[in-house]
Amino acid sequence: MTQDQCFDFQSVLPETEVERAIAELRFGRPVILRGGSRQLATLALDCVTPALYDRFAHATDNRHSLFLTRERADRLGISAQNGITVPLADIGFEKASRHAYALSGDKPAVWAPADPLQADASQLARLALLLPAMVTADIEPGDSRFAACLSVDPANLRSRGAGRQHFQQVVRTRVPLKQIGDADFAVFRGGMAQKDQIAIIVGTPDLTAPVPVRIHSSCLTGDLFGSLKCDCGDQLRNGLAQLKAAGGGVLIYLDQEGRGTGIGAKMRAYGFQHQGLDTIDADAELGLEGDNRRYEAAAAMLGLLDISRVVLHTNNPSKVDGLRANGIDVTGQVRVTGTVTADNVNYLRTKTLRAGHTLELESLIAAE
Ligand SMILES: Nc1nc2c(ncn2[C@@H]2O[C@H](COP(=O)(O)OP(=O)(O)OP(=O)(O)O)[C@@H](O)[C@H]2O)c(=O)[nH]1
Ligand SMILES: [Zn+2]
Repeated sequence: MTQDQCFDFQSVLPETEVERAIAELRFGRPVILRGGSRQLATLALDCVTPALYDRFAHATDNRHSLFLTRERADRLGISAQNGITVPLADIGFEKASRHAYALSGDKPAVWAPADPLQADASQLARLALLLPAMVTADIEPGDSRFAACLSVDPANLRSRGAGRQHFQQVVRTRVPLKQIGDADFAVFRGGMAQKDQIAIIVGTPDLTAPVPVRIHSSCLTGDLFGSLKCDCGDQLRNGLAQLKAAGGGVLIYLDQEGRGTGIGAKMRAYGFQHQGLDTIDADAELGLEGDNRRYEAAAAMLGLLDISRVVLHTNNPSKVDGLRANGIDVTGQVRVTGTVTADNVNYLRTKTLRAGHTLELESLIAAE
């Protein structure tokens, strides 16, 4: 984003339009998607109260429908590549919610393949860290009942605008860490919602050689509270220790709770896991894909630290691919393990068997 674009107060940048739409959706207000001659009003069911649901039904003369993703449709026993749409005229809030999120939910009696504009609406919900079940309705251009609603061009959802890649270092300062010693915390601001993300520089890495780097996705439960359901807290601390042992490196701590689904979705998924589902099926039950993380921010932050070649400390092949796709040369990979427990063994097994992580789980179990 150039300074000129920042100082243009007469037009709205594509990424700003999307940011505003996210805020409206999270507030439980309809957003209009402009699709050629069509206008699609949409609400994220995740943010809807029964009263709001009824008001939307009234404002759309009961012509509203429910969009469910391919993953959710699949869990309901319906195969549909681009998701499905369910007419809601005779369906109240409770039943719609059961179609959208309930474990072993009711298969809808009537459905049709979804159209691309509805899938775009669910993309907006994903960016907003909301579940991708959408209440949608085609409305007439100029319908006064939606006059105060924000509209968004769906092309702006797909474009990774320059502004979204734009990060700036805000501050870098020393923090002494238990067992690690002095580390520098560099704070970067940018990306979606101009959030603050951090890089922790351990020791003094040699920038002329590939730099040891760990990209760690935030896990509030594991990193902070010592949850036994995953090994994230161990991996965070072991990862830092590995960087120190390697003579210095960088840990990028990304705001990607729940593999990019958000803490709300992760806790809902935990509820399903308590009923016996594995992590991937639990996410699919909520309409989510296996992994929702992106690595543009990590690559941008590494770039600002003058790092273009890295040895990545991870077991996750999609992190390697994600960094490479964003121009970082990954010259090697080092495993980062935690402790296997009765509570996290299924989580680790799913990572190995269904997400291709390079974990030698059986030897880890034997080592315990
Ligand atoms: N959706 C979902 N996310 C989870 C669950 N358990 C942990 N997570 C998230 O999974 C992510 C794990 O992050 P990382 O440890 O950086 O990544 P990883 O994919 O395990 O790969 P490496 O640790 O680098 O090998 C965090 O964002 C956690 O919040 C779960 O049951 N469901
Ligand atoms: Zn975790």
